[in-house]
Amino acid sequence: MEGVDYLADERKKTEFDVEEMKIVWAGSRHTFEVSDRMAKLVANDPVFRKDDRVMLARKDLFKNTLRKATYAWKRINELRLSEEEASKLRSFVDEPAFTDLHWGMFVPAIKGQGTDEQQKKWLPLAYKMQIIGCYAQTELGHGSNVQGLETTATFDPQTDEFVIHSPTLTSSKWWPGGLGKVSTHGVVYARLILDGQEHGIHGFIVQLRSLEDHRPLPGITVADIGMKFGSGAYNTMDNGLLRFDHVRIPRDQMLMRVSQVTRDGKIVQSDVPRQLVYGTMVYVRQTIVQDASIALSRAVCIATRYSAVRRQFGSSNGGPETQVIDYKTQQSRLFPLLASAYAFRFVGEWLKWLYTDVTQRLQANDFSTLPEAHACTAGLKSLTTSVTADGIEESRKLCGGHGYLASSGLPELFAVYVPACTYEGDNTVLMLQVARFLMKTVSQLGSGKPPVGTISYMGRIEQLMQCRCAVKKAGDWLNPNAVLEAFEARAARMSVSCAQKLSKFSNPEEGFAELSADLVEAAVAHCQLIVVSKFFEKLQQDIPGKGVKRQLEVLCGVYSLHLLHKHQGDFLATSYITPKQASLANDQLRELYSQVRPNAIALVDAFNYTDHYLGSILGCYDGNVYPKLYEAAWRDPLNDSVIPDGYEQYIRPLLKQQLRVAKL
Ligand SMILES: CCCCCCCCCCCCCCCCCC(=O)SCCNC(=O)CCNC(=O)[C@H](O)C(C)(C)COP(=O)(O)OP(=O)(O)OC[C@H]1O[C@@H](n2cnc3c(N)ncnc32)[C@H](O)[C@@H]1OP(=O)(O)O
Ligand SMILES: Cc1cc2nc3c(=O)[nH]c(=O)nc-3n(C[C@H](O)[C@H](O)[C@H](O)COP(=O)(O)OP(=O)(O)OC[C@H]3O[C@@H](n4cnc5c(N)ncnc54)[C@H](O)[C@@H]3O)c2cc1C
Repeated sequence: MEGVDYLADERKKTEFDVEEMKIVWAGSRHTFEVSDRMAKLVANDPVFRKDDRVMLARKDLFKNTLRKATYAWKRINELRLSEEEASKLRSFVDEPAFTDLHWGMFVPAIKGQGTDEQQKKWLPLAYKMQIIGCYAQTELGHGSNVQGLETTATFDPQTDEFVIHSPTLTSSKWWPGGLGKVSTHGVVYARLILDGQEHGIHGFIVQLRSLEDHRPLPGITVADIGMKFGSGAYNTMDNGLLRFDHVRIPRDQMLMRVSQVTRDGKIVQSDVPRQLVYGTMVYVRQTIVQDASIALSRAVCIATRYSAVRRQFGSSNGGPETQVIDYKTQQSRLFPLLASAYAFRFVGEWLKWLYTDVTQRLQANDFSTLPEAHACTAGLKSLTTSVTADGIEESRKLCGGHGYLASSGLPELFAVYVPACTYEGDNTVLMLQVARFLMKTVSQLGSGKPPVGTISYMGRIEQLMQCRCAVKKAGDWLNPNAVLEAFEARAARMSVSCAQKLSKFSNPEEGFAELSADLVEAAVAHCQLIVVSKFFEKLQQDIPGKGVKRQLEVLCGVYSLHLLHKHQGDFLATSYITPKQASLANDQLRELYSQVRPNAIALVDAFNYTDHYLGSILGCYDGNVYPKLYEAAWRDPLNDSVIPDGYEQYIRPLLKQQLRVAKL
């Protein structure tokens, strides 16, 4: 029935102020208001319809994305939206497009690596979208190994130009989003060659297509790399290939904040560390952590609402069957994901602060926090995207058979999201970067330079190597200090154990390669500690609203204790807890699930997602799932006719033939 809220009974059980939780989730009242306004603007505009996306063939899909992106830009200008509003609007359009790379990587690369003069020249054009840019780093032969890129940029002192060239097939740029069909320009990463000498990888602004007729400029070969995983999904994006045949660009199109090439072809290093060439990746990785909480919360919102609607078994005396959300197994799979969505939200908020802080320091020539910022962004990107990708798939399973329908929204969400485990750095490669940072930290302990920031716990290494867990009853696991010490001791002991094993190798690089699987586990333990500790820090803030803080405490408990349960092998093997204490943690976790249960629907309502953004019949706000599923089935093009196309050609002859066989 129209207008009936099938989840109303669930919403009546809520024990906290949902409106205040919406503010906590959004980060501030201001952010909430902007998000709410932009989400509704998109949801109420038929141009942004997306329920037909999975049915479209590639060319139609791509044209549809161009239409939406151009229309979004028109609305942004007509409504004179601020940068914040425009970015929210684009995210609620919810369709990967060339604009993601233009605003998300091309512009930040120029801002981070361009000189003031270069920024003055290129940014106004990019801001007005008079040029459209991509980030062309990865090649057919190399993605993770950036130093292995083969594209060359050779300086020609005669003409004061760089010659950009693709010397081999494997040096073809491969993957850049927006490159395939749209971008007019790219920040292209290439090996700098001056007077026959190599000087490492640098970024260059290269025009790719004519601004008059969009044709590739002379010497440039460019195309789309083809269909990707899933229907709809990331196929709205024109990931591209690109080859250069001795393409000439002026010298001042090398991004020169980190190093400059002079008129006579000499390289001059500025005070800025070389690693800043990788700066755009640090920026994007922190935005990916923020996006992880969004993608995971969408999946969890769908699975939670549907789990409250869906009933299976357990009817007594003809009464209703059990809501599947009441099964403890369903809760033990769903509620940790719900808690993870909140945990990632808060760690993302903190990481944004860390990034802003490091950027300000860099501007003041203080580079001291760059290694930690790199380790945190790399590690948290890796951790949160892995959990989110797995969490979306788990949410699909939590919805049973209907989760497999495209109209559940989950298959497409998974297909769009899963490359996040690969792009912006393969998750294992990034965890190995964290491991390097940890091993360096351990090797410097006792050198008189106390570790700071997220690694400061290593400063208490002696205590952390010896302490034992003091938990005696399940409720003791609610004490933040008990939980924090457990995660610190586990992370510290795993790092020290790796460092001790490493020290036995005469060649440290050989040792690092041999022990890399253990090193990744130590890095994961360190990153989980960061997430847990940032959740506790959040709880120390003043959080208004009836029952809001209490709910967050419960979620923080679920987040940390489910990790403790899942990784109890680590905690036991490092001898910090006993099997009895592990079992008590699990008892407490079950108790916490019971506390989440009455609030589960309200906790996902607090995400404030419109039905348009969720794009899921199973997750719709009113829970009226079955009639909507039934109606959606009839909208499938296959149901346009009762007798399918192909009946005369294939089915009828088949049936006739079977008839003859039967007669024999
Ligand atoms: C249902 C619909 C839903 C709709 C949703 C709609 C929205 C969806 C849209 C999503 C859009 C997302 C777009 C995605 C774009 C992806 C773009 C890319 O992938 S772009 C391509 C991304 N590509 C990648 O990510 C490539 C990954 N590979 C790499 O980053 C590097 O090659 C490496 C780090 C692995 C090795 O580096 P290498 O130099 O070979 O070797 P070393 O290890 O020896 O390191 C040397 C020193 O440098 C230090 N350091 C390193 N990095 C950094 C840093 N960033 N900073 C600072 N420092 C850093 C390091 O610590 C060390 O220091 P020290 O010890 O000497 O003190
Ligand atoms: C959807 C999508 C969009 C993208 N957009 C862009 C873009 O806009 N611009 C751009 O430049 N690039 C883009 N990329 C490319 C992306 O950044 C790379 O694919 C990514 O960095 C991984 O590199 P790779 O493909 O070389 O993986 P590989 O390094 O070849 O990884 C293959 C396997 O080897 C393992 N491995 C590699 N090195 C090591 C090691 N040292 N130790 C242990 N294991 C290792 C990995 O863990 C992985 O299992 C995009 C990719 C995708 C999928």
